[in-house]
Amino acid sequence: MATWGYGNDNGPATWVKSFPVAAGTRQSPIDIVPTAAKCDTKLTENPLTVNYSPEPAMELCNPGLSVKANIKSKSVIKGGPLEGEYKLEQFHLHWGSADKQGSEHTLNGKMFPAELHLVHYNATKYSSFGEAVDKPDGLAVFGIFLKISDKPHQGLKSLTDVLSEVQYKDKSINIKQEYNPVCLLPDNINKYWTYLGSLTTPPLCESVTWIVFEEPIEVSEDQMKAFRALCCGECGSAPIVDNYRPPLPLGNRQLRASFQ
Ligand SMILES: CCCCCCc1ccc(S(N)(=O)=O)cc1
Ligand SMILES: [Zn+2]
Repeated sequence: MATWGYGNDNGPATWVKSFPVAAGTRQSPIDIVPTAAKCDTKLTENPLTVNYSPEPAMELCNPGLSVKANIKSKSVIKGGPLEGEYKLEQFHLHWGSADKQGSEHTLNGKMFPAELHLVHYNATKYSSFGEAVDKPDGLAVFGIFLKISDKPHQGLKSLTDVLSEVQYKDKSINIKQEYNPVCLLPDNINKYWTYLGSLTTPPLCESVTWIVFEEPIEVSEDQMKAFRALCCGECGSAPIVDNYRPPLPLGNRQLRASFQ
């Protein structure tokens, strides 16, 4: 059984063979067209709130197709489009082989160099991520665009400075200094788009309330190079790049905006 990936023989166009939901009606990512979004005052009346805690020894790992940080502390979000409290499980990124591509969601057809995903599960209704992952109200994922600037992103620097230690598949380390993931959020989290979608990788479960922030975070070209130096396998294997799924049709879904 060939494992899924992003190559010609196992990439997004082939996933439907093993994961038929890939052809479903609430798949992600999508192209975000702000003029097509409906401004919903219910989102502003009930502001999105983030209560993240410092993670003492955050585990950073290379599962082979991205880089992922696993969260143990009680970091939760609520409000906005969400009912109940959602607990942060992990965060990871998707990026390109060049700055012209890499993000999964696009903005008026434009790709960003990378996109950060903070993955939460509905801790009010479900007892674990594994139980929540395939439920229609199981997950909430923050999508944050990355754009290039001449200054490195300080919050990401604690990670990009040590990526060489998880260069190969199945490597993992613990970040010594305590790390609060709140440092990864853009300054303004009151401006976002939200819609009902899915995981963007197999098993592609249609269980995600997506919250994509309008404000990107800024990273340096050197930090992008650090992501692109990660390897899919052991020493000598291909670099992890272009690990993004292209957008799927919005179909009958409503894209809502928290702002005018
Ligand atoms: C039964 C185990 C399922 C693990 C699913 C792991 C996963 C989490 C988030 C995303 S993403 N890119 O939509 O944020 C994709 C996959
Ligand atoms: Zn993702």
